[in-house]
Amino acid sequence: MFGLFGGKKWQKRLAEIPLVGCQQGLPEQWLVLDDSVEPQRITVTAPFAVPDDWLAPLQADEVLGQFDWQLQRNIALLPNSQPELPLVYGNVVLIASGKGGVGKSSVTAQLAMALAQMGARVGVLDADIYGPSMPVMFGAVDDKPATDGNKIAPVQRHGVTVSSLGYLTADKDAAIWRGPMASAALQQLLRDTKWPKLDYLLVDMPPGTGDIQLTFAQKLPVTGAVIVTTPQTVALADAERGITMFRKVGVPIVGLVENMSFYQCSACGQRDFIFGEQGGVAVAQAEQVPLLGQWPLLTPLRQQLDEGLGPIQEPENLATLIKNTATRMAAELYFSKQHD
Ligand SMILES: Nc1ncnc2c1ncn2[C@@H]1O[C@H](COP(=O)(O)OP(=O)(O)OP(=O)(O)O)[C@@H](O)[C@H]1O
Repeated sequence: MFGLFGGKKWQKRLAEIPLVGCQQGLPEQWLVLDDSVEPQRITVTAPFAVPDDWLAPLQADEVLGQFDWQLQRNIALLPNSQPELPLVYGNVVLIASGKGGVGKSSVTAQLAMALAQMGARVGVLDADIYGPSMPVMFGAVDDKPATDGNKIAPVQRHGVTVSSLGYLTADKDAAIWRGPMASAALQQLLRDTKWPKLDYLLVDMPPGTGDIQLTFAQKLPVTGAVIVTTPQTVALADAERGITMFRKVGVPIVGLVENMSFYQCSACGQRDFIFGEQGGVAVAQAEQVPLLGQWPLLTPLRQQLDEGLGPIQEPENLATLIKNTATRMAAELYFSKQHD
């Protein structure tokens, strides 16, 4: 087929250059060769969200770079935990943490915006009853969702459709809700929001591993869950509890994000492991879940979110890290369903 370089040599080279999210190399069935043009063109159709420059390592390669690489996306709608329901919410990913304050909402908001930048249709359901922070993080505190018949028309910001308990209730009311009430309210918010057609719906879960989280994980149509943790021991124990809880109810763990992995001094560049070193990595290894990314503790990230300024652009290496984490998450979600 790939006469120019001899099929075997071409395939071997391709397997040697893994792309973000595709550790085993690109599956051959995603590739279509057009040798009626010069240079020969290979169109890659990715079944999950990938950035525009995803194929850059292939384009830069001495051998593979002689092809004209083209990228297409056709995001797959994957089966979820409620097979009898239509897949109307896209791929539903719960973003959860065992412990509060580890940056779960920050990770949700940045991943959602990164996926949207890759051309995916993305929604966020802010289910954090203890402190719904999406209106702030998306810079939409004063927006009020309109109602359309019995449905809530959600807010659109930074390319993402956002529905938040924060718009519907005063913080202090929601925080005193107990298990069944909270869970019923969250399910209603999901159902009563007039979502557009989505590829991904990220759910910012309330922190913890109690009844509310358990019921929600069981009642929602869930495709997978991402666990966010910081590297310190107390957070890790809670992260493990979260993983165990999801596994018990049959929700696949897509991966783990270690947040606040280290602080890097902007003056001298030295890294300080404030919350301990590599704790999330150890949990990911012990639990055999993919490590999707290690995010540093950085002032620009906090500022960007506190002021609702949108996807992070600077520093560039942080923007790349977030983009890679989002791609890995989308890829792991896709590949996990290939083994079901
Ligand atoms: N990597 C980071 N660098 C700098 N600041 C961060 C980082 N991650 C989170 N923050 C900041 O830490 C604070 C808490 O983060 P966030 O609200 O995302 O945590 P959470 O786990 O969702 O909290 P909760 O348990 O209350 O829901 C926020 O002000 C956020 O901007």
